[in-house]
Amino acid sequence: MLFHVRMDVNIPNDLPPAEATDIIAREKAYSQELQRSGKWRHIWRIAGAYANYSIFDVKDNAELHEILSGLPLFKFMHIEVTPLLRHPSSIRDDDS
Ligand SMILES: O=C(O)CC1=CCC(=O)O1
Repeated sequence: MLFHVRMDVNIPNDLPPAEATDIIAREKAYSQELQRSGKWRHIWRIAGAYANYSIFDVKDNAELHEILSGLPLFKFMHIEVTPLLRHPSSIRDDDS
């Protein structure tokens, strides 16, 4: 199943800088491992915001929830999820 996900990050100003640096590094490693696995298909920065649009390709809602709630930045994020399905007018022969 494909999902469009918007993640807005809001790291509190009073978080110690070393802790913020560590969480951001772990977030990058976590994200890149999932990208290599094919489950995190796209990640795009939203211009002008500490936010991204991502596309996930996962088995079901439960797997998406497990992935998102495992994000090191999860507690500092607002996340919006939109389930996607193939459009009947799409000319692609796959869901790429
Ligand atoms: O910087 C972001 O948009 C938050 C984020 C999600 C995965 C990642 O590497 O950074």
